[in-house]
Amino acid sequence: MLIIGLTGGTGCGKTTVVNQILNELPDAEVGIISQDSYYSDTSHLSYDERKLINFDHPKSIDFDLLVKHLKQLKEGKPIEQPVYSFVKHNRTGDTILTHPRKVMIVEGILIFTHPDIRDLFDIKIFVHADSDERLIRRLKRDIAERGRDMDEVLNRYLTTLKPMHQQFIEPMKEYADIIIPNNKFNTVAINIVRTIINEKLL
Ligand SMILES: Nc1ncnc2c1ncn2[C@@H]1O[C@H](COP(=O)(O)OP(=O)(O)O)[C@@H](O)[C@H]1O
Ligand SMILES: Nc1ccn([C@@H]2O[C@H](COP(=O)(O)O)[C@@H](O)[C@H]2O)c(=O)n1
Repeated sequence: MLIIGLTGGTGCGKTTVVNQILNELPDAEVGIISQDSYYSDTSHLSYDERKLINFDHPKSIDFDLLVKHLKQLKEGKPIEQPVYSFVKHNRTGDTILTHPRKVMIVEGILIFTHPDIRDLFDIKIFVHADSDERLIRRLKRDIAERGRDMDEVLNRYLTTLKPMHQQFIEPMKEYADIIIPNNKFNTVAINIVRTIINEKLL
């Protein structure tokens, strides 16, 4: 199994890049694990308490479960990937049965901060977009898709997102094998990654 770790700040285009890479690759051969599925279960908190969580700090992630699942997949065993709701700020209680594939892509803002997880990646990719570009994309997306308003996004950006990005995410470029510039759609980089994956699938 080839495990690719793909990180970068919020709004840099991780999900979009993964979908572009998957385009034209056989479904049965490539699987995706999203770090978002591994936000810790916070069912013991009220909605108002959950809203206050710093979701850009590594402590918000259940890394134990993510490590366990990645190891299970490597051993050829399926996992039950939790489903996360950005509207409820919590896991939904549902899971998606995820089978091991020849290539697994793991994507998320904080996945390179955990040394055990970093070690599991055969290829480490950092997607870069400038912070103003990322904030504009995040504003549009969170209002359209994640049940937020402008005040929520801007307040979260200033209080946690920006400082956590500088502290935990930007320094992870040091570990990257490939950095994809993604201020604009980057078809050349997507094709290069797809070629690497295709070689593995031969
Ligand atoms: N290169 C790009 N140029 C313009 N918009 C983009 C680009 N990549 C992604 N987007 C848009 O930005 C938003 C955030 O992208 P997404 O892939 O969800 O980022 P991430 O998963 O890193 O948070 C989405 O609405 C997406 O359509
Ligand atoms: N309940 C939550 C959980 C996370 N976030 C934000 O999501 C961002 C990470 O996801 P991307 O798809 O944007 O990479 C992260 O910056 C968290 O602030 C949230 O808003 N609510």
